Amino acid sequence: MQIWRSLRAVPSWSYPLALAVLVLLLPALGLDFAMTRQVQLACILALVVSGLSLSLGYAGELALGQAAMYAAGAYTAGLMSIAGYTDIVLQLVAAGLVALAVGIVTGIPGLRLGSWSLAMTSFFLVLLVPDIIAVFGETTGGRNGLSGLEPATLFGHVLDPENNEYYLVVVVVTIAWFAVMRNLVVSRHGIAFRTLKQSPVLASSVGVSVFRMKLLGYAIGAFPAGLAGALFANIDMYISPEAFGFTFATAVLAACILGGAASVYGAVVGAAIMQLGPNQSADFQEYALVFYGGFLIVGGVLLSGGLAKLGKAAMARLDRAAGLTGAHAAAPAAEGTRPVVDPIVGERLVVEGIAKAFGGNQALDGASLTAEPGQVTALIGPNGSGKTTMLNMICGFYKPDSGRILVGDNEVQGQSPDRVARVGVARTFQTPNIPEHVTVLEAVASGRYSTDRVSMFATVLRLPRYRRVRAADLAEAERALEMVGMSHLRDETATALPLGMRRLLEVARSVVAGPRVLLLDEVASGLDEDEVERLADLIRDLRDAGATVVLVEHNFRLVLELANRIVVLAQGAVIADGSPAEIEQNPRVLSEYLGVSVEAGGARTIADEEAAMSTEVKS
Ligand SMILES: Nc1ncnc2c1ncn2[C@@H]1O[C@H](COP(=O)(O)OP(=O)(O)OP(=O)(O)O)[C@@H](O)[C@H]1O
Repeated sequence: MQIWRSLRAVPSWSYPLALAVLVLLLPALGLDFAMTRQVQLACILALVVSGLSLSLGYAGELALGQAAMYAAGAYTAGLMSIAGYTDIVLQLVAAGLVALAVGIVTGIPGLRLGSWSLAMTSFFLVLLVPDIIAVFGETTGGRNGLSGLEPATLFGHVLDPENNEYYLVVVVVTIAWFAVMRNLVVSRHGIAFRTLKQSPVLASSVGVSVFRMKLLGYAIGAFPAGLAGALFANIDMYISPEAFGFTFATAVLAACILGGAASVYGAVVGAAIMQLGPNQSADFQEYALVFYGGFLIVGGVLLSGGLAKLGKAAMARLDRAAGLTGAHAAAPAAEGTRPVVDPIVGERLVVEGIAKAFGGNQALDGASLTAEPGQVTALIGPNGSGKTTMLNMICGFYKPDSGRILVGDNEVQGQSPDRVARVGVARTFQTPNIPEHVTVLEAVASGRYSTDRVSMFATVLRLPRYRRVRAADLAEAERALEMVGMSHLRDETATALPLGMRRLLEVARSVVAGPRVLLLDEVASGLDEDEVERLADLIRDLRDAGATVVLVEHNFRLVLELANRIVVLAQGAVIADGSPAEIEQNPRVLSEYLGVSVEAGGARTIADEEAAMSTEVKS
């Protein structure tokens, strides 16, 4: 275990760096020509697989079009070479951009149609590639292939395959792309991709545009396929249309599943195994499609998550055995050390007579409420009275049949959830909604997606703006975790936390954006007494900082403790709206909310009733 601890103490980036240096040095270490060619083909396959990983593993969209982008890149480079533009940098840029354009053009209709459409359109795109090449036969060489390419050059210098200069180009481009991809997937955009994959609802609630992000995942994934095509075209200086057919598309999918779709390193491992293993044998080529098909059926079931998942599970076991993971319990913050919540410019939330029916079920029937900045407005009511529907309507998940919703001066009814989030509305979910495979700190930081925007370009190149925003994201997430007493869990896997902790995590996630309107949906359920107290302190701090807080809650004591105003819903309509003291004694609320008749209850209040009920339960 000491060895494992020492290995874990080494910065994690040093391992891929060591591997990259080793691959660069392979020819110098005596690797023969045939094997260097295989390593180049493995790099090229890894580039294509990485594109599928981005789209399938991260953005959650099965899109098989990478083979078509690969062909687009190869023919772009090939035709440039024949036209005398042999510079490899020029070819790579052009091939990448052409592939990106193909990705965007084919992705838009596929994604607009929704559901499985992108999988289907990209699948047909791959089937069409040989025909498209044949139709433009005069330019592309048709089924005979494109020959007559000139050797690639770099700034005027001819890259000599004999002394492995072209090998170095292939490996350096692959390393550079994987560095870019890693930068992307560990950034807020990468977390947004994973969030999207798991739950488009959650992604849009933190300000991610689902359509735009899925398109980006698919289109960015096209770029490395284009690079791979350009690199491939210059290896043999001949392009055969057979290289881009359905068998290749299936090999890409198989390598992606084998390595693990949601892993940068999985793409490298899957491609390396596929290229350096079965692909080398001529016999295998004959039965390749049967093998890939069989693997996808069996491997897809037995190896979900791929080798990357097995590797991560083994590492987690070793970490636990070496005592490198912590316990899942909230640590009490030392008295008086709770971080101060920065001032928030809250917005007035006005809901005016909204109605919503699901089929024949009238979930909301002309309900209204007003929540003021710097106040907690509680929304209470029996199960099924329409509280969550009201929150979903404010957030843009449901379109009201009638009525208006105003956040400050912005009318938001009918707007998409990501737009509403960008207006400053943050929420928690009744069932905590947290993306898989992210740490607690990353999950909390993801709440800042629509704050301090930073482009993907700045992200992958780690430009100063990215660094500033990243530092702010982490600092705010750390502070929010401290507020909910979870700092010590920052590096744990978020989904592995118990229910109460996941609820607090959601509160922390919605706090980091400095929300103008904060919607909390039954956040106290599943929390122990200390956690409820901590939560109550935090809600008070947020209220005092200026936020508009809407609290949907069944814990009536907590409601009385925190609320400035209480709105009571029953069967989709507001039956009472007033101060806690007024609501507590309202006979209609007593009878509708707790089913207590005033005569029977006498002068009792709701809090008395709840106390009586909890005594009955305990006894
Ligand atoms: N997507 C939906 N499709 C159909 N019916 C729905 C949908 N969402 C809510 N409803 C119905 O609308 C009514 C109000 O549900 P809602 O979840 O808003 O109540 P609630 O007050 O939040 O209840 P709870 O306290 O149990 O969470 C219920 O009858 C519910 O079955």
